[in-house]
Amino acid sequence: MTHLRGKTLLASGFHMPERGTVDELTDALIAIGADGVIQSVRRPDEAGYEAEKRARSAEGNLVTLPTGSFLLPGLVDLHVHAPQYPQLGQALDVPLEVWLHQYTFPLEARYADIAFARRSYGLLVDDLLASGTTTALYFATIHQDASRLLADLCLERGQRALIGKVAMDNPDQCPDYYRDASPEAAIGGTQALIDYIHAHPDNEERLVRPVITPRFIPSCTDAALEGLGALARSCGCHVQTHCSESDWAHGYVLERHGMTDTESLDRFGLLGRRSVLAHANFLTRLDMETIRVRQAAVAHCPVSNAYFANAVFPLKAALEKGLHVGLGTDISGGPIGSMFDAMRGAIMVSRMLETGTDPDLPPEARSRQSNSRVDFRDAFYLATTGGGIALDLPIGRFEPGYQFDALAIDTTAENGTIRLWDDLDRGDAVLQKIVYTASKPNIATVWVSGRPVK
Ligand SMILES: O=c1[nH]c(=O)c2nc[nH]c2[nH]1
Repeated sequence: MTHLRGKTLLASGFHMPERGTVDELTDALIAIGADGVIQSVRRPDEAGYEAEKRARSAEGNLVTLPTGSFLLPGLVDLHVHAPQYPQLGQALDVPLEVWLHQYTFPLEARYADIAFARRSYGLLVDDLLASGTTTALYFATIHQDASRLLADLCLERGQRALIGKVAMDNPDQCPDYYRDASPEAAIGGTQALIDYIHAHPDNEERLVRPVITPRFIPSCTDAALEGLGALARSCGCHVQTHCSESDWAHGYVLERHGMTDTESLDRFGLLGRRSVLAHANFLTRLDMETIRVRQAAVAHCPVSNAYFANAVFPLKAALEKGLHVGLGTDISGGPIGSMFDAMRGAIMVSRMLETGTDPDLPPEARSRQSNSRVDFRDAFYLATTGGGIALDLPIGRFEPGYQFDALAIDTTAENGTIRLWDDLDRGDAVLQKIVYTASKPNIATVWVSGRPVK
């Protein structure tokens, strides 16, 4: 595994700065600064290419990706419940509100035990890095010590991470054994984690950032939501929460606040350029417009939608309206922590939205939204560039000024699952096969900010 800070990488691969157009890099020279930021990207037909290649090689600073390996931007997971890692693949057959109380809150409460947290979070971060997730937007738990530990581990292992202490103080919706004691505790604990992450001695490059994290409106009192909104305004930190996820969650907010989640979050000051709303399945037209105007983002979690949402996020409509959208695995509402599965899920559910699923209806009446399909290009865009835009961070593409977060996909790995055929697979057909068929053994190397992390 090669450190790439201060080096130039000679590589072929793919990225997608603009939605709809795959940019294929063939034998590109990517120069990476000592700070892990991309300085230049040169292609063989550009002036100075050969001279740069010779000079960097003579200095011993040229690193060449092997033939059969393809470079992709690091994958950005916009929705991960870090403490739910131990229950991946469990209890997906009950409704959200039952799942939370019977399984999820009891598990999250165990993070009061720091030894348990260390084991679980260590495995999670290693697993996600090995899966190509270079940036993760994490919900932690209500606990200060365990949330700090997650930040420490991300810094130690080199993962770019945005981490929120979960705020949940509503006694009507949160159990006694797992709840912030008061609105002040929810707000104060959030502030304490922000301070810890900002002052962390190993976080000079701001690899880890704090996030204001009201779990969702049902779990928070109005006093907590108000205080967290004020904090968001004063510190400019990212905000994450769940928005209109299921019939129950959406209906609860309509009943308690007499308005949708989006409208309510907006009036509390929780909807801004650095806000990421998970799910957002039940948005009204006006909600979509509000999210667009606020420049907030949606974390589309297609796999989890199938289990808990009673609906599917209208991705294509949101993209065409110009919303910022990225993808999330939603560990553990989604049972797999791989962004490749999130990409495949996004494509698959969009096809079902388009065709509809009821064979008793004639084909022309079966679909609620015609033209709602997305393809592998859109999915790849969302998992890379889209995630970077959602987070307002310079990640997700290979351009000067962007962080060198990347993965090398080895399409020749025998124990992997990609099979290329020279005469069939050219151009973005290779990317298509990678998106649909890559698995962990194909992920040869992962870099975050030029540092090898797998
Ligand atoms: O998918 C979900 N996972 C959660 O942990 C959660 N909490 C509130 N709403 C939620 N939805």
